[in-house]
Amino acid sequence: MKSALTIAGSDSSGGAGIQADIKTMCANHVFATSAITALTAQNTLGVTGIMDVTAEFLAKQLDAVFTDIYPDAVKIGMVSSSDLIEMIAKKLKEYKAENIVVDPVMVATSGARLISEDAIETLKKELLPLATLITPNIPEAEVLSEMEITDEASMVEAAKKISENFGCATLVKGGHQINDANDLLYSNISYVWFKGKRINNSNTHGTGCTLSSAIASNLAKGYDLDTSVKRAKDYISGALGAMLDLGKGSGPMDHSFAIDNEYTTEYEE
Ligand SMILES: Nc1ncnc2c1ncn2[C@@H]1O[C@H](COP(=O)(O)OP(=O)(O)OP(=O)(O)O)[C@@H](O)[C@H]1O
Ligand SMILES: Cc1ncc(COP(=O)(O)O)c(N)n1
Repeated sequence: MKSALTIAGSDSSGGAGIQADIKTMCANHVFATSAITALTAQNTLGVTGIMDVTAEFLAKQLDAVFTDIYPDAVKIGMVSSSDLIEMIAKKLKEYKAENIVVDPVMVATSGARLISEDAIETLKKELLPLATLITPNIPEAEVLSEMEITDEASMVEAAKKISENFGCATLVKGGHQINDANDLLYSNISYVWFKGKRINNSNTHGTGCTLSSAIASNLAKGYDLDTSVKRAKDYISGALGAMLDLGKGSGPMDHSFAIDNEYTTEYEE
């Protein structure tokens, strides 16, 4: 069985972070291992506390996983401080990790800031150059490309800039668009649109975590990047389309029906 490692924060409400990653990997038939960067106290309404682990303890978790169940892919989510980012970069290099998907988590759907300002600079310098794929949403892509995104043409321009700057593929996610949910993959100087029908479900807590973990799962299974993104987009559409409605705010998705829903995403080159 293939395995994927998630390096991310814990979400006590189970919709995002490590919990979403493990559910996604399991539903995609990949064994999930984890290294936790922080505990968060949060629910569907917001984040009420964050407690980071130390860089030394994160290193211990990474050593334990890499020396035993070596991952076929790695997904990185919430990492709030520079010293944790530096430790992850050091360990990924030490263990020659492959198929690295970085979701540059900056702000939760509920509005809480999940990364410090100086850590964004460390992320750009140390971690993004190691990535196979970066998966920013539109506000994150604006920060990484240092440009405003207002339409599909500027999504392409920003993705190209990010890919060139960090030497990796970039998927700019369109969940923050008004009418569509179209994601743009830029890799090897060409791009593909993954056209998704917008699902009328306001329970989108953890969509970014879920998508990046589904991509990592598919890379772990040996699919190429385009196919991994397409299968992940089908998965997220299935999880959203199951229309789970839990909690008082933006609730989590249903992973148990995500694959059964059999959504199909259109490709457009
Ligand atoms: N209402 C929706 N209908 C269909 N797909 C959606 C919807 N909302 C988000 N998505 C999809 O979910 C994935 C995550 O996109 P999004 O832009 O929401 O990321 P994000 O903001 O990082 O997520 P998060 O909510 O975890 O912060 C993308 O594939 C996007 O197209
Ligand atoms: C531990 C953790 N990691 C990531 C997110 C982002 O997910 P979302 O933007 O859907 O809240 C989160 N809320 N919590």
